[in-house]
Amino acid sequence: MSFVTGAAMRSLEEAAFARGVSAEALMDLAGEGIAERLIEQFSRPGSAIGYVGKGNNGGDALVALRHLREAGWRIAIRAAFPEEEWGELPRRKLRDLAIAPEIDVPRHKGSGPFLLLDGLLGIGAKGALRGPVAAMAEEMATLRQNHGAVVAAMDLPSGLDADTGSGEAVIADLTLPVGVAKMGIASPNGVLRCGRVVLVPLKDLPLPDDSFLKFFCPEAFPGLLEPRAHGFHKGDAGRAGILAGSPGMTGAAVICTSAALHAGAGLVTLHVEGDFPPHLLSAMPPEVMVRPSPDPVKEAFEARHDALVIGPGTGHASQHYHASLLEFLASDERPIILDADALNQIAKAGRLDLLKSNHVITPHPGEFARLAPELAGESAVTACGAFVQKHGCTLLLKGARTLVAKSGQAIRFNPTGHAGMASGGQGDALSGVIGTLLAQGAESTDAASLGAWLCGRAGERSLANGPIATASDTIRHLGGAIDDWRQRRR
Ligand SMILES: NC(=O)C1=CN([C@@H]2O[C@H](COP(=O)(O)OP(=O)(O)OC[C@H]3O[C@@H](n4cnc5c(N)ncnc54)[C@H](OP(=O)(O)O)[C@@H]3O)[C@@H](O)[C@H]2O)[C@@H](O)CC1
Ligand SMILES: [K+]
Repeated sequence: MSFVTGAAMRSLEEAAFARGVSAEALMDLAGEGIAERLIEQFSRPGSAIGYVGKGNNGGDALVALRHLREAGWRIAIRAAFPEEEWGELPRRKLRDLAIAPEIDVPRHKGSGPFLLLDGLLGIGAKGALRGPVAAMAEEMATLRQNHGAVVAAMDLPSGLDADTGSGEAVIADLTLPVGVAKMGIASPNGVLRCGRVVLVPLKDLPLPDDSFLKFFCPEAFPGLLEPRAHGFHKGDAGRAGILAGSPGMTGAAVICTSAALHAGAGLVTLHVEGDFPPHLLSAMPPEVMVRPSPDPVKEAFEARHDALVIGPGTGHASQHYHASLLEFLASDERPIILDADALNQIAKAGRLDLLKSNHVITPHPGEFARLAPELAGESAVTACGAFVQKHGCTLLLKGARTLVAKSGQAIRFNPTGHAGMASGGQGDALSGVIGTLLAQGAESTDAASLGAWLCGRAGERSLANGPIATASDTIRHLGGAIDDWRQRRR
């Protein structure tokens, strides 16, 4: 699904009106969808305060509040303007709610999450936040900073320009674009202000599919990760061969292989140089076959694996290991994911010519800078596009928002995940998951973007237990993330 400008969004709405759909019906669907997605994000009800401006963005928040109340949430409203100044639709939605806006700053009473619905401004925002809207945005920021409130933006964080993503907008923890994601969300400022992004599809609006940048979500990629047929056997689930871990960095191997298993691999084999430390063998999932060898690279490439994962924690392997890796890479046609130290070796040897269409590379910004120093200073989207024009591989560039690119295809933007996942080991888990998807036969950009979506969503599920999600938390929640993907397809 493409990202759209504010004007393109208005045209989509106009087309729906011309087909007889009313603005009120769209708002009702938007508010209901927002509430549904919010309920999914929290394990139990709490307090929800709707911050409303005078436009339709506030109407979305009021409809969502009504549905949250039905689901057991305590609700209240804070209004930037007296009701007489509101538009006709939000006024109607206030009447449906039958409560009056609060005069004072709300306090979180009772248990559960303290949720603020940012319905001050949507695609109607122009320029810097002004007057009472700016004051309400400030109030939300204080409650978020000092009182543990979580801000959920209706459509866009208020004040974010829908097209350029510029503006000192509200900082949200979660943004729920209505119908289609707006371009500004993918901009560098948008990424910093939107938090995680959960699309609210509207059945009366088509999902446009024509831009160079795509929003990656289950609703727009329904063919991926289909449920298994009853006759499915472990051969269908893929054999993943993993070259990970080296002296002092063996934990990466544990994480990567566990993630591969929890993503559903039929067989996972770990190839390591020398002996695997006995104390870590006990941490290894018993399902993993560990193959220590003086020449693990050769063994991994010669084994009948459907896909290979290479690089997590291999930085302290021998020179022979690294040299033979480059040699085998040149001739093997299997799907291969190259991560971390494998990428550093390629960069160090200046062998980017080895990167081919059967490779998925997953650098973080530091590793990417070593691979492509000439792209320093470019935006992530521009840098991805330029890199894959030169190299045939699939590129997954990690960052506050992960991007996936391949020559000749639109760049994909992954909306899941959060800052609490910024810790060592998450990349090792991601490469294990992508390795499994590749071993199961997924096309390389699908495997990479689905891997990023699933790991991000698993980290979101872990938020029920606190703001930090370790790689082990991500792995634990992978099954739930797979369920979420399947349930959101339409
Ligand atoms: N259309 C539809 O069918 C559907 C729309 N939907 C929803 O509606 C949203 C769009 O609604 P909208 O067009 O009413 O505009 P909206 O963003 O609420 O605000 C406009 C108001 O903001 C004000 N204002 C502007 N800039 C400002 C600033 N910097 N600082 C302060 N104030 C500022 C401006 O006031 P003015 O400057 O004109 O006095 C104006 O009154 C859309 O994002 C989606 O959420 C969904 O329900 C689906 C159906
Ligand atoms: K908003």
